[in-house]
Amino acid sequence: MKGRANDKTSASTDTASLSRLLEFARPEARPIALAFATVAVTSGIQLLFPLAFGHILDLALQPVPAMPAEYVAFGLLGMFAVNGVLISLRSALLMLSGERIAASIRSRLFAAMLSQEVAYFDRRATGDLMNVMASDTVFVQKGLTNNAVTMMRSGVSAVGGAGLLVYLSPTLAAVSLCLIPPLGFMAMKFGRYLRDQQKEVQEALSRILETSESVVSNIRTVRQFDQEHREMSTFDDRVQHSYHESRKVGVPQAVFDGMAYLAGNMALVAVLGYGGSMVTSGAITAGELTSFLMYSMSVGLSVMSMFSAYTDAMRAAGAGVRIVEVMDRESLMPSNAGGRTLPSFRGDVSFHDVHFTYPSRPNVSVLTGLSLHVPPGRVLALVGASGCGKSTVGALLTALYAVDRGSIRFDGVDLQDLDPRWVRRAIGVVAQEPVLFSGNILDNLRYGMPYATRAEVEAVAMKANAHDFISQFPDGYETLVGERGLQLSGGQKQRLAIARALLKDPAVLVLDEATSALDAESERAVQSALEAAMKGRTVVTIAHRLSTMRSADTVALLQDGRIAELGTYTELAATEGDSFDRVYILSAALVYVLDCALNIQEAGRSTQA
Ligand SMILES: Nc1ncnc2c1ncn2[C@@H]1O[C@H](COP(=O)(O)OP(=O)(O)OP(=O)(O)O)[C@@H](O)[C@H]1O
Repeated sequence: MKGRANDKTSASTDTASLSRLLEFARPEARPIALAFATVAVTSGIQLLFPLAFGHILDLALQPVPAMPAEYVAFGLLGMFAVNGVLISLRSALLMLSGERIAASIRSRLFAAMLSQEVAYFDRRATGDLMNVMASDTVFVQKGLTNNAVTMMRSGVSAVGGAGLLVYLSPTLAAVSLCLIPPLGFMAMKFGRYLRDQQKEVQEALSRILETSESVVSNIRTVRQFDQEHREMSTFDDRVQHSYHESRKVGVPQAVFDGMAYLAGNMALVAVLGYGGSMVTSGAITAGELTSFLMYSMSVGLSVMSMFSAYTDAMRAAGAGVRIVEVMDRESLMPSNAGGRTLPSFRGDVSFHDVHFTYPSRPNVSVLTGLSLHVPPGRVLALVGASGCGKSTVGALLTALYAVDRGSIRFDGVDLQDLDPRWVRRAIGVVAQEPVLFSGNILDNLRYGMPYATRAEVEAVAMKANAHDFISQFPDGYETLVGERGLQLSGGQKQRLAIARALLKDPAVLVLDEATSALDAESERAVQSALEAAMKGRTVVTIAHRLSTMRSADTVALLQDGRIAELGTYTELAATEGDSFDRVYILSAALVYVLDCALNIQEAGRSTQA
């Protein structure tokens, strides 16, 4: 009972997905209809062939033929030529339409992925999404074009051939066709099994892509930790699993193919034996028996090809469900939700009893009643132990996640009432590990402001202490930065990230200070870039360095999901034996020690030089 209910559910899911994906085939209705139309002609001609062949044979066997057999042969040749042209036309139409359908499904998929809230990507692996984009779309593309036409072509040939068999000899037809219904039943069952199993096959493939994607993009870490072997063995395990899942499709498919082959030939042998006796008794001519055999073969092949197209269509249905799942998922935080904008935003930022838990980790509360106020133009340094939620505060400020309870307000207006696009334009972010895109420096700087002029870009680059090092590259602003900025140093990336944030001229700046120590010179360059960037803006800086805490107007200590202490650096440092001390000693002192070590190393180098 349960199995049947599941079967019904997945069948209705498939139907819903299919009708959804058919929308993408609608603009291609004409070329696909034309491809279908060619089927009528090519299948008709193909059906005439056995009749004509039998006719030629009978003419050849006659002592005085009614007409020369060559006439029939030439007629056939002409028809095959027409078929050849139509088959080429159909192939071209299906290929082009299929590619256009795949392209529009991929565009829609990508748009759907881009619109999802950030929490969605916390849960869903990149490799899995890429697999939907690359491989599932191909199944659906084939399902909506080639498979559909193959089904029709084989259907016409099978039904037409069967009709002609009955016309030639109903008794022989019964012998020839008796194995088709049980085979058809098996094919239906097998098709359903394939549809479900295909999802497992695709999931397994996604796991493979996940591993390769993560290893390739983190190859430096893999190499530095000498983990190639372990990664290789994880990869092999996943490949084995994928093979195992594919085998569950391949083995039954092979058995089915063999059985279908055997059944088809058994029918042929039966026709040959029974038909031979009919020729001997004069019930049919030798030519008619030959035609009959050819129709039997053609019907057999068409039925096989129908089964195979059907199983492919079932695979496409499985892939279609995965596509529609992503494509039709409504984002929980759509960027285009609209809302208010604040044309004269002053940069007043406040948190009111904010509670927050990451949706991907619902059992761990990160913020449990955080309240905080940063007046316009002031600098707040947020400090706290590693993992206490400092970066989370930055993520909430840029509306990457929605708070569970409480509110974040800009100039007193709840963030939830504001247009998320406006919010992201109004806030500049310099992340702890700045992310650059492959491309050149100019494109990276203009990322949030594609229409900024070259002069504007250079001005912010100067402010961020980046102009000089950029100008020293032979290609200047056109220098390629490599994938994720791999061809730049940490300090250079940070300065580019500062310049990129400044180009938006944001009223509020969120700075997630890098925990990794830079060499003294880069440190100074980044530090002075940050100081320039902070001028005249409200700044929330996630601080790890003593100097940042000292220069901030207010320091807030985040602990247990809320603000434990608040005041100037001097006030907090003066309070004896409290938690600020511990955090300050642990984090700032560590950074200080690292800085000293680097300076000593550098001094050593210059002495050697
Ligand atoms: N995307 C995420 N999904 C689930 N949990 C997360 C996510 N990002 C962070 N966390 C968890 O939330 C908590 C707070 O993380 P957060 O990055 O805000 O800490 P932090 O104070 O900035 O740490 P650090 O100083 O080390 O950068 C941590 O326990 C972390 O594991």
